[in-house]
Amino acid sequence: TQSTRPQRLLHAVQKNATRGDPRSVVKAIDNFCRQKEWAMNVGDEKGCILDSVVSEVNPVTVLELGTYCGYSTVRIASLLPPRAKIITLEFNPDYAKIARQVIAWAGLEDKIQVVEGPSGEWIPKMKEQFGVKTFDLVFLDHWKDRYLPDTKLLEDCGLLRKGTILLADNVICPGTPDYLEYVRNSPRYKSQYFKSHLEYTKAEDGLEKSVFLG
Ligand SMILES: Cn1ncc2cc([C@H](O)c3cccc(CNC(=O)c4cc(-c5ccc(F)cc5)cc(O)c4O)c3)ccc21
Ligand SMILES: [Mg+2]
Repeated sequence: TQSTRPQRLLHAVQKNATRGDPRSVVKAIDNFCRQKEWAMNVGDEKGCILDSVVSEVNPVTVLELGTYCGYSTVRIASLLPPRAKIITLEFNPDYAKIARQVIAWAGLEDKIQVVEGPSGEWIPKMKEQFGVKTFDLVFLDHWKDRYLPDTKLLEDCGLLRKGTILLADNVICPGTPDYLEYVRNSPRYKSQYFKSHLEYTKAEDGLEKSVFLG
């Protein structure tokens, strides 16, 4: 039977990356997507912006919405301090299956918890199920029409604290207009746009970094 793109991406990691070396996993995926098949990873250009935000925040508890094949999960986890953890939500079981194997190849299983299911159902359970108090950093990269409702849900569930950073992918392409309008006009956020390009292309895209003011 025909393999899927995530399966081919995983094989490229297993063929070209060194086990236990997260940066080689990131490089193998970027080379595969640049040379063989485009895939919706945050990519290396926006990935460098992601790296700088993660390094600046030095988060202990991270939430990622939208795991896909685990590219940004590995990128973030490789920069986390020893006891820090990332919870990543993926509703598509096939993506989750591939992501777990990419994460294992990088040797980052101890820092990453892949949770299968939709964000809308899992966000309200974060405290009771995973003992989360509040998140230090949230990376939004799932369905673009879920960024705003899930941000409001995170607020309502008391999962954001003064200073929590929300970092959103694709605010230009495919675009998240209602989310942008909200974080840029709400008195509860201080927002900043990092102009970049859509992964592996010349099209404009960017990341929006928003600080929750409480
Ligand atoms: C509710 N819930 N909870 C967890 C959860 C997890 C998922 C999946 O991980 C999933 C599946 C399919 C699509 C996405 C969103 N990503 C995108 O749609 C995207 C598109 C493009 C692009 C840009 C230009 C194009 F021409 C085509 C695609 C570039 C990008 O970087 C993207 O992130 C995420 C979905 C809903 C979920
Ligand atoms: Mg994206």
